[in-house]
Amino acid sequence: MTEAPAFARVGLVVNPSASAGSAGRAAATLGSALARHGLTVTDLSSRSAGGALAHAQHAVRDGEIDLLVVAGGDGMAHLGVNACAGTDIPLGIVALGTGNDIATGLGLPIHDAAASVAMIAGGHTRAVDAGRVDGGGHRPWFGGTLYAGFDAVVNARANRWSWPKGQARYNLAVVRELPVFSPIPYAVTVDGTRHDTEAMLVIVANAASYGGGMQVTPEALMDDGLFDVLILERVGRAEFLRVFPKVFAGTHVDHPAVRILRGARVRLDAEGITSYADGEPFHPVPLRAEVVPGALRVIVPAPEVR
Ligand SMILES: Nc1ncnc2c1ncn2[C@@H]1O[C@H](COP(=O)(O)OP(=O)(O)OP(=O)(O)O)[C@@H](O)[C@H]1O
Repeated sequence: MTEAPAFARVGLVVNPSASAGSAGRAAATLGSALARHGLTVTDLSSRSAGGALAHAQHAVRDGEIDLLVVAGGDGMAHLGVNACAGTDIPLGIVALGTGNDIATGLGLPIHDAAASVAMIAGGHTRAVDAGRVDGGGHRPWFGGTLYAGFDAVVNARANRWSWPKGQARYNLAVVRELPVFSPIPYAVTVDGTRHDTEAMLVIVANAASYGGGMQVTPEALMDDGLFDVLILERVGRAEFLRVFPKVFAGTHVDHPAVRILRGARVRLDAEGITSYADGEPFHPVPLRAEVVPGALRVIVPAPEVR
């Protein structure tokens, strides 16, 4: 279902470092492009991601904006989800990052700022689910995937490097991490049913892909009120390297070590691991995650007239 409300006041958050800096250059003209459509744009960007999130959350909470627009990769979409989910303020995503899995899952323009601006000016919105984590203290949201295994360790390793840029950094991190990684004992409880396993990774997915196009949970839908929970059981290193490339096409799902469960509430128990979500360091494990159906309104392309 789409609708076309009018948004007058837009908060804009740009990540100057996304996609190795090229997003910063493309984003520089975004504010004026949105203003040309008659929107009043307030720049909520900051030198740090934390500062930008605080600006965005204040603007949403204080009713200063009618729409939040974020420009960058999944990290910026994640920031936008954490400012807008559970509120009435819609989120516009200008996908300019290295990984744009949330935007891809929503069918948004990728690396096309002009098409993104036209989409935002069109003002069509769609309600989608968001994941929310509760481990005590604050309760952060995620829009795409939460993961807490080999993939999280690889993500952490890649984040510590400034070179190489883009996907090559993650590929190198996989090669470095695999020889030293040991499978992790987990208890994964999905809608009350507990699965004890020793696994390479566990992914709690709202969206179908992560890591810049890996179709980890190819059948995950962002509006079905459910997570797809992928468990990759213990496999040897050589076998892992055989299975791993299959995620780009989503054909890994038939492998005997892959299990995909579905549910609205997931409890994840393991020791010594911090989860990542949407490419960002997220929440220590143990944690509980729930789907909040329709928690987020996102701007989407206008429906095609047939
Ligand atoms: N000023 C800033 N505003 C927002 N995010 C920032 C800022 N400076 C650094 N970051 C960080 O940039 C990282 C990457 O952001 P994003 O996902 O939008 O781009 P990306 O190009 O897809 O990422 P990457 O190059 O890491 O794959 C995030 O982890 C975020 O914390």
